[in-house]
Amino acid sequence: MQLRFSKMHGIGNDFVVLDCRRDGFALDATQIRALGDRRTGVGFDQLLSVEPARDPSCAFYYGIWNRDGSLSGQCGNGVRCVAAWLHRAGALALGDQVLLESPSGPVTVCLLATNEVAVDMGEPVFEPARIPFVAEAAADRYEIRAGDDMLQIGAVSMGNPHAVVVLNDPDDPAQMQLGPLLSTHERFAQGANTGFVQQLDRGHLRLRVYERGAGWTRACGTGACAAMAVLHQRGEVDDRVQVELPGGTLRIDWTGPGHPLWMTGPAAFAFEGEWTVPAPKA
Ligand SMILES: N[C@H](CCC[C@H](N)C(=O)O)C(=O)O
Repeated sequence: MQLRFSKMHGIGNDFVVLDCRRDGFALDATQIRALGDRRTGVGFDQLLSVEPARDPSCAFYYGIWNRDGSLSGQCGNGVRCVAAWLHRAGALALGDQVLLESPSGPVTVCLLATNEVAVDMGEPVFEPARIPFVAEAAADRYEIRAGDDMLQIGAVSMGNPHAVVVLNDPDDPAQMQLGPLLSTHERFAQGANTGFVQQLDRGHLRLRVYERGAGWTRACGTGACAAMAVLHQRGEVDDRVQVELPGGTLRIDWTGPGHPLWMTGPAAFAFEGEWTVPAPKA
């Protein structure tokens, strides 16, 4: 079987996008991993499906899978790519604001230009049980055991779980071990995407993210939202922050609790292709 796909990226966080508007999504975890293999398949950080909405108030649904075949609830760079993909498909006009349905609920997207998208990512969730993260009460810092050391982290959900670690030295080699360690830490029952953030000033952050199910990425949209939200909650950043990631920069706007958080950034097409779905093993 041949499967047509679009390869896209949001500042280097890369995606395979499948048009599942007519026939739905039908790949199993083994096939997703095969498609995600960068040598024998196509390769992606996340696979995105565009499907009919289940919620009648939304225009379309998008599904999200990591390279290892696991599910995710949200993808910030991915939703911008879905919006640009829908625009190219004639289903979303420039300047339109529409609701798209993610696995974790509706988000509003606004196409500012063919390759620039703003997204209302909803309100950051700090309540531990809803991240989910094991803690007695919500706090803006938690002490957590990482190997032999104790570490301070922030924890937040943007529709998916995030751990945020403030680092003074962006090249601190400790993050190489801490990324995988925190992403599978027992206090995050569903794992976590782990961001290492350096604060340049009240409006500029530098961030690297080790993603749950995908490893180190050039960028993570929800990770940028999470880093901004955690530092905003601590009173350390202003309401508008530029987040520099290895692959480029995102703008995050948030005025605080009770308000949605907006993420703005680019979305790009790389190429179109056709992948041969491997036959199931007998
Ligand atoms: N790259 C995505 C996040 C993927 C999150 C995924 N790794 C998870 O398991 O939640 C972003 O731009 O927000």
